[in-house]
Amino acid sequence: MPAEPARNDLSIYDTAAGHWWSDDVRWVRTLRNMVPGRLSWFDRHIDWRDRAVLDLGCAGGFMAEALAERGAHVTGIDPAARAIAAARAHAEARGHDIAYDIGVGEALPYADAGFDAVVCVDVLEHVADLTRVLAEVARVLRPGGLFLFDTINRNPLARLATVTVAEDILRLLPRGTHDPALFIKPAELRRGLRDAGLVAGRFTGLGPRGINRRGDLTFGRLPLTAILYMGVARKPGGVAGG
Ligand SMILES: C[S@@+](CC[C@H](N)C(=O)[O-])C[C@H]1O[C@@H](n2cnc3c(N)ncnc32)[C@H](O)[C@@H]1O
Repeated sequence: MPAEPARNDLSIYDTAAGHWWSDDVRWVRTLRNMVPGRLSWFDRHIDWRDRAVLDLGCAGGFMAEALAERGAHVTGIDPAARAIAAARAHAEARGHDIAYDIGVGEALPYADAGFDAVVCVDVLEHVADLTRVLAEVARVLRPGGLFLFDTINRNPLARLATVTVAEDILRLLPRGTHDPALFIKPAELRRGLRDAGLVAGRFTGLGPRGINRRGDLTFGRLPLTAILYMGVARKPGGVAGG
């Protein structure tokens, strides 16, 4: 029997930093391939132009650059220092004016109410303290600002799909990428958002929708929230985010 891998191994993001934009690592390409499907749903909630947006857990900057291309003023933050270095280098080469910082969602180094939106994709199921992260998201959002996220549901099907199949059998992800104990049921996330002072809106599913010419999965909105799901929440007050 192979040894059980360490769960929620955050070192993989630094290890992969040099491959982030080179397209030569399939699981990194998968993260990139998820961006259009997420944005096709996020775009319904906000006009990004001239908005101050925080990409929380940005890694090498896939979402941050897509948001900058939509006209947002983007800040990205992630604890993986080498991933942040890769993000900075790529943004500079592409002429994107994106501010990148090294740090964690539990202690954001930003002033209160400084962002129109916080985007957090494929991150909440990795953080050490979800309650503190949600409190920090609420703190840095301006009244009326939006929190847009996706994460992984916690149930046997989600574990089967994301750990047993994606990590252990198909090797679409490095073994140890996820700790299923950190997965989050939608009802728990709704409670957490409410406790942080945010008003949860719609949640919807996210999942594979096809295969591209390279043989990689493409992603989009699905009605089923049992495995991956996206959602939106608003900080009360002010003018709505869109
Ligand atoms: C699966 S990657 C997603 C990266 C990026 N959002 C994307 O979709 O391309 C998860 C990211 O969460 C980051 N992360 C883990 N714990 C975090 C924390 N406490 N605060 C902020 N980011 C964290 C990791 O360093 C990693 O870059």
